[in-house]
Amino acid sequence: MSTVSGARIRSNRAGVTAKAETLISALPWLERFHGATVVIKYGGHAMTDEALRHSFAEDVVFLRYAGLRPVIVHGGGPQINAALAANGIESTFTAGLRVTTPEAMEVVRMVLTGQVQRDVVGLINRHGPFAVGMSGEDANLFTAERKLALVDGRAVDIGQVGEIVEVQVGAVRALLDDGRVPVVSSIARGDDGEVYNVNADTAAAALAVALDATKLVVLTDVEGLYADWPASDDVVDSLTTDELAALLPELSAGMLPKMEACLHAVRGGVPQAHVLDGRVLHSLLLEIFTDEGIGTMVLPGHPGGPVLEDATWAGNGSTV
Ligand SMILES: Nc1ncnc2c1ncn2[C@@H]1O[C@H](COP(=O)(O)OP(=O)(O)O)[C@@H](O)[C@H]1O
Ligand SMILES: CC(=O)N[C@@H](CCC(=O)OP(=O)(O)O)C(=O)O
Repeated sequence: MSTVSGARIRSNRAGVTAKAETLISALPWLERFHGATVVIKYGGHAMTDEALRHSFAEDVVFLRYAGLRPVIVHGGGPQINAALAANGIESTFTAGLRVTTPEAMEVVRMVLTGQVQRDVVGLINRHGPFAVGMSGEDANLFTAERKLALVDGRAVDIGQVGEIVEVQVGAVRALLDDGRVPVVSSIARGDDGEVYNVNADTAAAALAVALDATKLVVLTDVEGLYADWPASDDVVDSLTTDELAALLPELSAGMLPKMEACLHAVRGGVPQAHVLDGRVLHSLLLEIFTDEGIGTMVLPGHPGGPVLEDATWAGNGSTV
């Protein structure tokens, strides 16, 4: 046998060993998260690049085959913006929430449940036949009341924007027990007969609390929470709920509902919430199965301490 072919065999062996080591290094996490429910918020900005969309879908299917119970709550802000613009409907945001007129609500509902949710379901099912779409209206998953935004201490009307007051998780649990991956749109019904537009970060947190999830993961288009945005891009590695609560009044734009969602999820009993960079290939797998330490992690301020009393998160106790 020649030296050249011998060298090739040796280097292949080294490659195979490295692959086996990579697989084995995931063992502690596979043990820890087997059977765990993980709620993943898939942001509208994280779903624009084709390679990243497939990497997301592969990660979700991988999690499912690895024995976790992933639940997706999808966003669609940029897709709604495009549809509103195409229909000549103006749109503005107040405190990170879309001011939603009845005319805009029709477009929001159509885009989220009829377009984005279908896309996400189709994407996942190309890699494994698990995804089933649901609107928050289905089986009364989300019940909401009209939400007012706080601007400089004043309550401001922002239209048909909902604050979730009840979560009935029966249908989601049934899908999970059947081995499915629920893909949920953040639309809610109201007892008043209205349909409400709920921020998808907020909806994901309410669902994570109601499902007693092990983790909430929020995928977005930045590396995590920037400490001094936009002046610097230093990412906050981890912070407690108490530290986050103190920081909230300083946060702006899209990060405000995201970090509020992480705060409420962890205060509502979810052990960890993460904001991850959806622009990194396989960021979900890296977060769950390695100690890469990507993104920003929120942990309880007082482990074992009291849970925040907040009517918005009543979903915690009102499960079916
Ligand atoms: N402190 C901050 N750290 C990181 N991003 C911030 C911060 N404050 C505001 N942002 C903005 O929030 C955006 C993420 O929110 P959003 O656009 O709603 O994303 P998504 O569609 O993923 O929900 C970032 O792209 C960034 O422009
Ligand atoms: C009330 C409110 O703001 N609702 C959001 C719902 C979609 C969403 O949250 O999408 P992203 O996660 O991609 O931002 C909206 O209308 O844009």
